[in-house]
Amino acid sequence: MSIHINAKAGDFAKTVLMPGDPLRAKFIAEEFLQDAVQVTDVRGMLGFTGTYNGKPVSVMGSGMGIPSASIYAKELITEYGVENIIRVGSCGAVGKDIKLRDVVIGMGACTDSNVNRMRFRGYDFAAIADFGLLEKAVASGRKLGVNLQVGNIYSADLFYTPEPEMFDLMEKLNVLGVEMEAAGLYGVAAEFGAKALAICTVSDHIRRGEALSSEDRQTSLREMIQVALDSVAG
Ligand SMILES: O=P(O)(O)O[C@H]1O[C@H](CO)[C@@H](O)[C@H]1O
Ligand SMILES: O=c1cc[nH]c(=O)[nH]1
Repeated sequence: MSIHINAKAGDFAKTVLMPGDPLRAKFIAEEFLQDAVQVTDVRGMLGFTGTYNGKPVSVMGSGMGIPSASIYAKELITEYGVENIIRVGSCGAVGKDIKLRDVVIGMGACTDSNVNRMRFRGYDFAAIADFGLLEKAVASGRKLGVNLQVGNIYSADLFYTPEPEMFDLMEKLNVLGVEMEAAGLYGVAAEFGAKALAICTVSDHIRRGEALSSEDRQTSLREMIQVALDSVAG
């Protein structure tokens, strides 16, 4: 057991899919994994391990925001020997060419969080995805015919931002999606020697005021989950 996870040693697979929402973790375990068993429930942050195409895979919620996600990612890596963490999240978008339901893969993650500067003596650490995981996810998305966008994303500390003018800059600099965990996850992976990737479904378009219904959200998240699972155990 670790401080925030009450699974036993060996309960987690080497690869963990990590949505923000613990109930999305449950949905993935029930709908996509075979023989899934719940392995942790501290604070309701549910985690499960099962198989996909006969290969062991785990899924666990991260909670919202870099501080929460960093705790779980760090403990999974250092206490449970997890090697690959793939965030399967939702994000907002600002770009004209991005549509609801597009699947955005975060090759890099900008942030207003200070966590990676804390790790890097105040300098700018480039928070990037593991190239091998990225390559496999792109290949799996292409094979499935999913509308993929690959590039920079932005991990915000504040969902309700006091700086909406940042959205203009993000559009200008071609930031594809706004979410709240990827830059922290990439920093944790670098610090503790694991591999990480963030994949997000566009759930709302900030400029156009569009948002997926809960039903749409469910269906389009399926595509992203399939991309993630096929890329690690296809
Ligand atoms: O849908 P998830 O994975 O939680 O991701 C996004 O949704 C939450 C905000 O509503 C934040 O965690 C953000 O990153
Ligand atoms: O963090 C998030 C998630 C979805 N949409 C946003 O605008 N931000």
